[in-house]
Amino acid sequence: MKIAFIGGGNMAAALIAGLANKLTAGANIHVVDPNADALARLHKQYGVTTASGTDAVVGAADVIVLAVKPQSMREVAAQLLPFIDAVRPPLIVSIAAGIRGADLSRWLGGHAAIVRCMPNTPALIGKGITGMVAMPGVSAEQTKAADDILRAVGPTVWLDDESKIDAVTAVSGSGPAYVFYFIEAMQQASEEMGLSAEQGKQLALATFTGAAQLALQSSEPVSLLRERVTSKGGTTYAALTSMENSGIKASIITAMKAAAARGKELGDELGSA
Ligand SMILES: NC(=O)C1=CN([C@@H]2O[C@H](COP(=O)(O)OP(=O)(O)OC[C@H]3O[C@@H](n4cnc5c(N)ncnc54)[C@H](O)[C@@H]3O)[C@@H](O)[C@H]2O)C=CC1
Ligand SMILES: O=C(O)[C@@H]1CCC=N1
Repeated sequence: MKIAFIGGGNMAAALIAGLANKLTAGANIHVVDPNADALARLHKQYGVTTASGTDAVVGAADVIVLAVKPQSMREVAAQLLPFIDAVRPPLIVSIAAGIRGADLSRWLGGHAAIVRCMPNTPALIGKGITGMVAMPGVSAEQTKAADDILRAVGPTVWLDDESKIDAVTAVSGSGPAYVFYFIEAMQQASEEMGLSAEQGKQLALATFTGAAQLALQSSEPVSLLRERVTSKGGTTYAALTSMENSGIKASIITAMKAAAARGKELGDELGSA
């Protein structure tokens, strides 16, 4: 499979790390980005071919992954349009938050074979998860190709309705940042209570991965696992009571709804432009 990436930034690099020399040879991956340093890094690490602008290699790809900022999508679509082969139309995979399939299709002259995806950065170590939705013009073979690409970096979750991708963005697309934020807070508290930075990091990270693995392997609800840690009148009870009194759970729910709303807003703003 020949895959072209338009945009070789953070998320593209994470996907290429999972794909290159596994699903397809590095030499079958072509990356377009105006940033020469990003291209040199990707070429050195994975043997991908590179270009500073859209070229014939992109036009010959089976799958074109659009991995630029949502704000650049319209301009990128205009640059891409002359290179799209009308006889053998490629599958377009967009990973941009917000940008709707119908707008992308319009910007690409009515191109129908579009899959929208929302991956996340743990893809870099093969531990990503991706929400995906196919537009009506995508063939079964192309759906499988998109699934193969994203499954190279973790499980895929197919959605029946494009609007649900904003929720996926709020949960797992942006989610790694919430987890890092929580870990940062745990590390800071560890140091304020007299542990070294290294000890705080080790304890916080092992606790996060251990708790997540336990929840994954358990058939019981997460709330029950939480209750098992929480002795009445004990230390965990003191911490969770403090969190409840500060409205932390409500704040997290509000924050995630803000992320989903921003996804929809980006679609409205940039799609109508
Ligand atoms: N970073 C993340 O955790 C996730 C990001 N995404 C989506 O992935 C997309 C890219 O995000 P990041 O990788 O974080 O951004 P980034 O800023 O790291 O990468 C964007 C890249 O696009 C390049 N670029 C700009 N204009 C271009 C053009 N005309 N042609 C080719 N390349 C061009 C830039 O030089 C840059 O290297 C966004 O649409 C974002 O919504 C989706 C899921 C997770
Ligand atoms: O923050 C963003 O807009 C992108 C989409 C999900 C993660 N990063």
